[in-house]
Amino acid sequence: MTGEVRTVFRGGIVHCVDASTTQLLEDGVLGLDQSNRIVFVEDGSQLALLQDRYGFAADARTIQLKPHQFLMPGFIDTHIHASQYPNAGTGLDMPLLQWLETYTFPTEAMFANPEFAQNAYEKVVQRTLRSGTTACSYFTTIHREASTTLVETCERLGQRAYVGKVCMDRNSPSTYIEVTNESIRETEAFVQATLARNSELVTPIVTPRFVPTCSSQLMTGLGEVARRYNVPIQSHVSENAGEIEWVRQLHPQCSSYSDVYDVHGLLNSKAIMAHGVHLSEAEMQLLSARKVGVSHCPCSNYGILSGICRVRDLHQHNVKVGLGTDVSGGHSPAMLESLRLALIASKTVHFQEPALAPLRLYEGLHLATLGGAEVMGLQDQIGNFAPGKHFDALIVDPSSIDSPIDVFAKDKFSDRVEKFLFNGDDRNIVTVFVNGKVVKRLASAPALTADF
Ligand SMILES: Nc1nc2[nH]cnc2c(=O)[nH]1
Ligand SMILES: [Zn+2]
Repeated sequence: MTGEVRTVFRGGIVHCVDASTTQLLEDGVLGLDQSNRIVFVEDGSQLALLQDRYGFAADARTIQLKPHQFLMPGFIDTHIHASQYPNAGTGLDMPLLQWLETYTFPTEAMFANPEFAQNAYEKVVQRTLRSGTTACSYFTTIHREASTTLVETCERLGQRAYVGKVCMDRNSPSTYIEVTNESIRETEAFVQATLARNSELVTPIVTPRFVPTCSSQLMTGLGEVARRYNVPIQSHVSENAGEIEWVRQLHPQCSSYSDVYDVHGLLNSKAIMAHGVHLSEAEMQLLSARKVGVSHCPCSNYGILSGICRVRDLHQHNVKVGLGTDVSGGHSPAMLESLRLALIASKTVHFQEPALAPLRLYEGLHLATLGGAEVMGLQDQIGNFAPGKHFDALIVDPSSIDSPIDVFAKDKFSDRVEKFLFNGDDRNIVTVFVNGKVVKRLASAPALTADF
């Protein structure tokens, strides 16, 4: 239920109504109630009618966007390793298993140091907010204390997040490994403590790293923790050929990589599985039956030589798909880069399999917003501007100071939106809202009243 309208934005509006419908309003109005829930999105010409229909508060404020500016939902990054941000843009010269040992595990081990963790987590949350990511599903490291630092950082800086303490008890370096029971106990303690904060923004997520580093006993224990506290689960699946072969050797009795998670009780409607590059027909059917969401991470799939996820095929199997940056397998913390590479990746798939049509631009936008919300199970809360949802949003200005985009007189509203999605960057994201509060703002943002 929404209440009386307290705030009205007027200007361009773009958001995905569903997987195949995008609403583009060159002169739109969006109303928020006193708790910053969305009440309506309509054409600006309807304003007087809306005032009658919804009853605006006597002190309702109208915020007029500048010419060319538009509102869109914030990006949702369904898979990012906050602890790998110090490595972002480096070390993309080897495939997954070597890359983990050479670059990733040594850096993650450094999060035993609280100051290192504090500095890295401050930077990754600031950077992702700056690039328009209003919600993230984060992996941290095996360290509970540092994981709690990320929880605090997201709350303080105002980002919506799932935060997962990483679990790994086998096939890991001696300096970066846990004892099975300790890993389960620490996860339970982290989940309890994070839930006890009653945070509006942060939720704990149970995080077995991937099958090769998690024993059967650990996976089973983590599945039980997730069920006991009704919290989500995240991991990696069928990312890379060498990894898949290793999983087959570790679990010869299982019919597939996905089946390993299934027999350990880790596949359900709250599970997010990253990559799914090499899923078989049977695995796609299993993920669909269990209502598991897949996080497509194209930057990473190219970067560490994994292959290309067949998103259209997943959709045809009714599997939910969102986008992830997978920093630092993915080089960029910006979801705009993931969106662009998702479009390119879908064209590469199409070259190989002409029956799988490339993703259209607005399907890419759907993956980066509403699709991500579905994968995180937050489709009733965020992802578009449907009435009742939280206002997690961006004001985008294609003509901002230092804009990397040139706008021409011939450009329609839809052209300006497309130019931002293909050629825009942080310089165009002039205001970022999470839960109706301003969490980032550039000089060319429209004037807002003090209580935002
Ligand atoms: N891309 C990626 N895949 C993984 N599989 C297990 N750990 C990782 C990781 O850190 N990154
Ligand atoms: Zn990952």
